Amino acid sequence: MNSTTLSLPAPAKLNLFLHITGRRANGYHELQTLFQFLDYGDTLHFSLRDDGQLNLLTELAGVDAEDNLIIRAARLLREASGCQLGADIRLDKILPMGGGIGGGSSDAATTLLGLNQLWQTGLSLEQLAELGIRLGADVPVFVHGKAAWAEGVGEKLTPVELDEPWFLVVAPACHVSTAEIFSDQRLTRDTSPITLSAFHEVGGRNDCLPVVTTRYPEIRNTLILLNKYCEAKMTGTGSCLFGAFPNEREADKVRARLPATLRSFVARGCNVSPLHRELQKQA
Ligand SMILES: C[C@@](CO)(OP(=O)(O)O)[C@H](O)COP(=O)(O)OP(=O)(O)OC[C@H]1O[C@@H](n2ccc(N)nc2=O)[C@H](O)[C@@H]1O
Ligand SMILES: Nc1ncnc2c1ncn2[C@@H]1O[C@H](COP(=O)(O)OP(=O)(O)O)[C@@H](O)[C@H]1O
Repeated sequence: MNSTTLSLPAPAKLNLFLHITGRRANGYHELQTLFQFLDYGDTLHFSLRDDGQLNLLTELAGVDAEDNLIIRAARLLREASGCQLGADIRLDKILPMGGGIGGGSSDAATTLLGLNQLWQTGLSLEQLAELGIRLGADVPVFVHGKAAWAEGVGEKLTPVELDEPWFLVVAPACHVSTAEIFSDQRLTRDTSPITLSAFHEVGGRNDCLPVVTTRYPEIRNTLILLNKYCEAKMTGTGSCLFGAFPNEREADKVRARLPATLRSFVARGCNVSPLHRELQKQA
């Protein structure tokens, strides 16, 4: 690989639990959550242009190129750094959209880190995370690349070392809008804050689950199905559900029992993002 092209992963994340502890005056919610990455995700291919043009060469159904978080992240980095360079960007999209596994946010973070390298703009991870939060509450954790205990709206991050089990992730065929769930009157918004050690002792839940399963019967039915084989949880505001397994074989065995029409995959949980592992390999 030469210095004018770069291919990088944009991994998925899971919220191992998600508590809503309050609501800010601007409508955003105070959360407590644990983020872990999956060794599974999209891939972005960057190619340097010296004429300043920014082109996303891959179309994403239902998303205009200018609204795509990849182009928005690239423009933000260019403004913040004063860089005059451009890029052609291709996206191999495999992550379900609106699934609570952070595909859009991860694509944005990979763009920030990838172009920061390709354009040699020299911003620190801290500076890139500050840009990232303007694109979405989930972007900073992907920029920093470490499994984390998160508070605030998801931006106050404390790195944590977690077990790295294998996960079976199931994606019911519905797209859940984060904004729609957070604006539902019935959402629990007053869970008492807990500590990380309390989570390790008694676990946590996903406060969005009751609202999501009421609004989406398909997610409720898939949860009932998955619960027959493992302790099924939901990530973020859904739609994806997951269960943890000690090894790949056990996860694959359950996957094989699910209806073939149900989209699913098996992936390893990672405390270091595959994006950061790849960048380190190339350094
Ligand atoms: C809930 C979480 C948990 O990881 O994940 P997802 O299910 O979306 O993946 C995130 O906090 C989502 O992050 P992200 O998907 O980046 O959300 P954003 O684009 O910032 O916000 C979308 C909308 O959700 C609401 N929102 C989001 C985050 C938050 N802490 N409080 C909110 O009320 C706001 O109405 C906002 O307009
Ligand atoms: N590169 C991108 N990949 C996925 N979604 C994107 C992207 N850019 C913009 N979006 C928009 O962001 C929404 C949320 O996407 P995604 O991150 O996949 O879901 P979630 O926040 O539930 O994890 C999509 O429905 C889409 O409208």
